[in-house]
Amino acid sequence: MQISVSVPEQSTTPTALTIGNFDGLHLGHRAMLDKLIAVARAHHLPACVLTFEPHPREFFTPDQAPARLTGMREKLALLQAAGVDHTFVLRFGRQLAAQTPQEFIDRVLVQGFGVQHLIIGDDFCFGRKRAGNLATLQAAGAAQGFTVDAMHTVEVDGIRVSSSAVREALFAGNLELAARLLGRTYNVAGRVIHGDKIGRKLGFPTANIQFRRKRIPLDGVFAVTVEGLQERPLQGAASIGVRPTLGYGLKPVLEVHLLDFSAEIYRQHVSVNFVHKLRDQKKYDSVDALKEQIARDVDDTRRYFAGLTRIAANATPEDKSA
Ligand SMILES: Cc1cc2nc3c(=O)[nH]c(=O)nc-3n(C[C@H](O)[C@H](O)[C@H](O)COP(=O)(O)O)c2cc1C
Ligand SMILES: Nc1ncnc2c1ncn2[C@@H]1O[C@H](COP(=O)(O)OP(=O)(O)O)[C@@H](O)[C@H]1O
Repeated sequence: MQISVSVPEQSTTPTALTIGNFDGLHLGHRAMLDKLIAVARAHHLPACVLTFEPHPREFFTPDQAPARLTGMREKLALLQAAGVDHTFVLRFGRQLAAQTPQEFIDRVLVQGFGVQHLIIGDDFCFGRKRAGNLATLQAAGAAQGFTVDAMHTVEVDGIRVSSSAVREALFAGNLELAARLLGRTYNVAGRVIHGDKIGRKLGFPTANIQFRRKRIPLDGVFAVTVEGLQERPLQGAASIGVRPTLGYGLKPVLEVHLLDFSAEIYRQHVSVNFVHKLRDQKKYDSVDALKEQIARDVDDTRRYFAGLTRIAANATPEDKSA
């Protein structure tokens, strides 16, 4: 997949295009990308995605913008895996925010992208004061010679799939629902860095994972799987939060104790999949009390994964192939 940080002044090739923030790349986004790619292939056009950085909400109201589900790197990797040919990451600032809907259509969509087929969500708004919408684009498409397809709402268990629905599920500790909305287990990737070396003294060494995002949309203690170290994912008990007992400042830290594992893994790049929430973070009166609790968390993690294995073993062959 090609990545560009600006849109050409004058396009040289016509395109099939979709526009959005794609935070989390959930099932709704994926359905939209499938549609984009089908249209692009059918017309022998490159499948292009236009996305913005920072997220417009981070530009307009930085204090109120929600924590992102996926960082930029993860988002680009997921777009590539979905089969997108070219992603344009456009800087969102005053200049872009000031364009009227018609200016955005003329300069960006028609001149810049040579758009032939446009696919957007049915609630998409754009341009100064968010004045442009699906109807604006459909009228422009009819007059200026491009088709506009609106993506209908995708639902799971009667819930409209959206980045905010995923955020709410994570916040509520319902990792299973978040996974159904995302179409994959929620994960955070990063490098293993040095911590304070207290973990090994407690009897539970914990790999500290550095993530690039300022904020992360979940907090607590989780049963996780970790990819990137061995061929098969490893199981672990993870803690994410500000570690109130040992008290190390305000930035949340992600730490994983890997079950039945002993090796030095500093600097390795890993991906942590949050499978199930065990509990919230707590402040303990003593280091011994924390140590006992971590031992219980490790037991709970084992029990949780053993339960999953039992369910899988009892599943009918049809369930297994699903
Ligand atoms: C499964 C698990 C649960 C944890 N739960 C808490 C908690 O509830 N409260 C807390 O203050 N720290 C908790 N911690 C983090 C420890 O305070 C401590 O930071 C860590 O184990 C050692 O840190 P180090 O890797 O920097 O040496 C937890 C750690 C693990 C592995
Ligand atoms: N079972 C394990 N789970 C996590 N890390 C482990 C494990 N066994 C060994 N390690 C190693 O120990 C380190 C964590 O030990 P710890 O004392 O908590 O140090 P730090 O404070 O630097 O994280 C990990 O980064 C990893 O290199």
